[in-house]
Amino acid sequence: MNIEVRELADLGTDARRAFFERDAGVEEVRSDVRDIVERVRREGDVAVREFSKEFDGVQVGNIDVTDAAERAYDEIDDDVREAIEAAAANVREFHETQVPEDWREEFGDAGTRELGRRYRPLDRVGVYAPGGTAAYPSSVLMGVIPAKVAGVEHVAVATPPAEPMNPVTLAAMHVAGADAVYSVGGAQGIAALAYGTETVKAVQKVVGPGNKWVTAAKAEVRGDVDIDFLAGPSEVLVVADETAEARFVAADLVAQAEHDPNASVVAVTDDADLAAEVVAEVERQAGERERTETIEAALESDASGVLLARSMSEAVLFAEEYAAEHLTIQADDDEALLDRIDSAGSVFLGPYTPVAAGDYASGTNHVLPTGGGAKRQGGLSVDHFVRSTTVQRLDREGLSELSETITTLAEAEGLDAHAQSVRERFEE
Ligand SMILES: NC(=O)c1ccc[n+]([C@@H]2O[C@H](COP(=O)([O-])OP(=O)(O)OC[C@H]3O[C@@H](n4cnc5c(N)ncnc54)[C@H](O)[C@@H]3O)[C@@H](O)[C@H]2O)c1
Ligand SMILES: N[C@H](CO)Cc1c[nH]c[nH+]1
Ligand SMILES: [Zn+2]
Repeated sequence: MNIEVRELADLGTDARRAFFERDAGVEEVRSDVRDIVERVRREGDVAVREFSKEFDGVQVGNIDVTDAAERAYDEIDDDVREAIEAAAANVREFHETQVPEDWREEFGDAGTRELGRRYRPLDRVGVYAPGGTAAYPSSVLMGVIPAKVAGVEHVAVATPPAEPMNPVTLAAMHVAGADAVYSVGGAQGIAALAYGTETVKAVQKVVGPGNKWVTAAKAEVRGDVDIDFLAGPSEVLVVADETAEARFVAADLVAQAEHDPNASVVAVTDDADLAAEVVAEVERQAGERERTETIEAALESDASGVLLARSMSEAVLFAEEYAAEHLTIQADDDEALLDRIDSAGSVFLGPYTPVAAGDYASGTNHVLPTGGGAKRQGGLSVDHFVRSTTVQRLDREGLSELSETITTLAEAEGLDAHAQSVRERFEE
């Protein structure tokens, strides 16, 4: 692997585009994924079984493996069970702060105009829990717990089949409170949740992260079913100044790189010495990890690199444009830098806040928008599992106060029945 420090100011148009328009390979699989989704929609379980054989190498027996979750909980090692419980407790506690409360308030001067909002959970949601090249019990917690905290009655999880199924992932489903568990992964898993099959019940909304096939499938079904957002191959952007520890910066880059060859990992700093040290550390650490091949593939992508800015202001402008899934700031005045960056999925401040803390256990959600989606939205939260309804009640004076405004606007729109629906109430 040969990584070089690149100067931000010297990046050409194509190089900049590779950073800012990164799609992690999703576009190149869109048409294959369209076919997979269509076949699952038409052929149900038959197609699910065929794709599981083709892409996961598993001849699936039962697609519904809900019963296996409770058994797995009893079977796994005590220390792993305790770690799942501890992480789940923190995730639950943080997400409980997000539960919105119904409210009504009085508006207006003359009479009463009572307005408010009411929140109700969705009825049926589907959570995708990845599990291709690694197991993701943590993603089970991140998807199922907010849905349950929101009050969703039926939370189904789809995860790739394996023989046997990963017991830790299954145990996490039990801890999180999943109501149904299906062994189907990839694009076929997303399609099964979205459209239903003989075994899988269709849901109202599909959430959760995954690789390029999963992400392309979520883009495909969006429109027929609600989704959270595109949460594809992982990304991290580290913004660092001369006070940063190169080992820590490199460790965060290498950690996210181990997820997927399509992961994007970037460090940007105004300190040339730090940049050179980070490169050396990344090369050293990558070689020492178990998933070296995946890490190196991610680091060699055009959307990854160590960048040298002329100033921290230039680094901050880059970070805003990049809109990273994970933004880590390792700098003297991290809060001042953060103040100037609006777009990021989740932010990690200071040397002792590795991205892995949020990935597993601090309590924040690790299902986050990738590919610049953080310009438009934040990560998975209780909000994704509730619908809001506005409620209003006007008394006679309240309506009288508004009647002139309503009738004038209704007539301006040429909708006199609207105007009359107000006048009617004041005529004898
Ligand atoms: N953005 C986020 O919030 C977030 C969170 C956690 C994980 N992730 C990402 O989730 C992903 C997990 O990836 P993974 O691969 O380990 O698991 P995965 O479950 O996402 O994908 C595995 C599935 O991919 C499908 N697949 C594999 N090769 C295929 C092919 N050639 N054609 C069609 N389908 C194929 C298979 O059906 C398999 O079941 C990583 O990219 C990771 O970075 C993202
Ligand atoms: N970093 C991932 C989100 O991009 C989440 C994760 C799960 N396990 C480890 N990490
Ligand atoms: Zn991670």
